[in-house]
Amino acid sequence: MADRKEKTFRFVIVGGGIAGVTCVEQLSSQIPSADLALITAGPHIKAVTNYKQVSKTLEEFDVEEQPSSVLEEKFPNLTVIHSAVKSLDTQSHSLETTDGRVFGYEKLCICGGGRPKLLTQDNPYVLGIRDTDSAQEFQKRLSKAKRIIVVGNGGIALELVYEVDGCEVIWAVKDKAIGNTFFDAGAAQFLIPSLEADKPERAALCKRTRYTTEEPAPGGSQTFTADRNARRQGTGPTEAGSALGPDWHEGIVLRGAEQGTRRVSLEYQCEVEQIFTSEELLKSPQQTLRPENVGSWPVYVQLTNGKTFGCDFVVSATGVVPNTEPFLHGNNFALADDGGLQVDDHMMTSEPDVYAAGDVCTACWEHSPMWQQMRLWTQARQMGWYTGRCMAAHVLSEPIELDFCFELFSHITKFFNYKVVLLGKFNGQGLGLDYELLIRCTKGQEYVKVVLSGGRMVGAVLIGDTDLEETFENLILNQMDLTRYGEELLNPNIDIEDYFD
Ligand SMILES: Cc1cc2nc3c(=O)[nH]c(=O)nc-3n(C[C@H](O)[C@H](O)[C@H](O)COP(=O)(O)OP(=O)(O)OC[C@H]3O[C@@H](n4cnc5c(N)ncnc54)[C@H](O)[C@@H]3O)c2cc1C
Ligand SMILES: NC(=O)C1=CN([C@@H]2O[C@H](COP(=O)(O)OP(=O)(O)OC[C@H]3O[C@@H](n4cnc5c(N)ncnc54)[C@H](O)[C@@H]3O)[C@@H](O)[C@H]2O)C=CC1
Repeated sequence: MADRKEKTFRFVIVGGGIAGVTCVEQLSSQIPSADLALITAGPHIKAVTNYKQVSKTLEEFDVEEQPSSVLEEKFPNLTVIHSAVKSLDTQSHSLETTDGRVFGYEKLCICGGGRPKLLTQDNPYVLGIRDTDSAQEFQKRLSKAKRIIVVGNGGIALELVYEVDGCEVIWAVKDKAIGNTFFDAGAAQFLIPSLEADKPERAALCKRTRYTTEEPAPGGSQTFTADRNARRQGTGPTEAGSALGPDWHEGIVLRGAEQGTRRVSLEYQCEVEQIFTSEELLKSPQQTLRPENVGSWPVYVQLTNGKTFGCDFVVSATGVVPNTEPFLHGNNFALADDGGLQVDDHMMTSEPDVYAAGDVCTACWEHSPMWQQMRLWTQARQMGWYTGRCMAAHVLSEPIELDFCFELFSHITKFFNYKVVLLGKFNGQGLGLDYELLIRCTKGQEYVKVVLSGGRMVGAVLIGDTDLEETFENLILNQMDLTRYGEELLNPNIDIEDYFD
């Protein structure tokens, strides 16, 4: 490959997502004269716009798809190559693209992102959602669908079950409560009423220092519907009364074939056992469907709780796998258990002069006690930015220290139309049983959870407009001993900001 090099760039970045684009921007601003190339498979790049630093570590921004010319106009030394990398030879410092061209690099950063970890490959009835194309495909298929099955309990599933209208949704989760990647059973219970739109509920303040939640029995189910006249079904716990329905017209409109009705049925603590076509189902001796239902759906899903549901298609919202394949053959990359390229505290992989950032990599340095990696826009931006700085520092022989953004995990997002802020060890991750929780919950308004370890705040979940993020961030960062404040910490009648001034 080495002798076929069309050109050698000082820096090559692979991937036009948030991580790659931010890395390009940072490198270009650190070394404006450097000759650099961005190799990306798609025609567009992802740009961060309206960036706002909300507090020391919390940040908010929009993500926009833009033509790559915008980036080239901004950075005259940048060449954008629209092709996918087919192979990499780290020894000769060169890579080959699918259109047969070979490029050399002095320093390379791999920002190839991830792809949906599908329940099954090559089944036309199982969709994953990742990019604009897959989202459009989903929208198109949904417009003709009467029932879909959503499998998974993370970010995508939470968004979908809330947004999809005009189509019955069966939501299969393997846990005891919804949204396990982002919060616990208490927060799940706070959010669940949002699945039942248009039922006004009086806000009642309740302050709890511990929570207990009735958990659905294994394989239990719950049904939530936006239709006031619909019957409640199911064997799991039901929510007495429910919050005002969320604004369905905000954001993307995801509408099925049956206008006007929305129904989400939850199947807890189960996974997918098998996926059949109607013909396969008829031949299956274990099928548990009533005969009149067989054959009326194109695909059937048998769950581990013994139930089988027919549907128009299945959404596999079951996480991501790092896109490492084109880079591995013939090289000696150390991979993490989750399949990501291992990177050290300078974002360097185990191969010389090769860095990685964003969803494709796994942070393998010794983490700060309050930080963990999650595959999110925020971290893709932070890693891209920091990698750009590391690459520049290394060629300029300047020292560089791990950026402050890796001190504290922080994420702002929106679920079920509530603002959600996650800080530090928000679910007590890695703390074993060595922590206590303080919880304040106002039904339909806010859910505040604080994780304390040894009397110090180590994490928090803030749902709703709590306005507590900055104060809590400071309390986590300064590790003040909060023992003497006890439950007063969450007393809604105390202005906590004044308290700690
Ligand atoms: C539906 C959905 C909703 C999400 N919502 C949120 C959210 O609300 N908040 C949040 O923080 N995060 C969210 N995320 C996660 C977030 O989008 C990702 O963590 C982030 O975009 C990762 O950025 P990246 O640059 O590492 O990878 P990507 O954005 O995946 O970019 C990878 C790039 O690499 C290119 N590429 C891949 N392979 C090659 C190759 N061989 N050669 C050349 N180019 C290649 C691709 O074309 C692409 O341009 C969401 C994800 C999904 C799928
Ligand atoms: N608002 C936000 O911050 C959002 C973030 N995202 C991010 O986008 C990426 C993709 O999202 P998701 O696919 O939702 O991934 P995810 O990692 O958030 O959640 C995956 C879920 O699937 C479950 N799961 C895994 N394998 C399974 C199986 N075989 N059967 C049943 N369940 C299984 C896991 O327990 C987990 O609940 C993630 O990195 C996520 O963090 C996505 C949407 C919104």
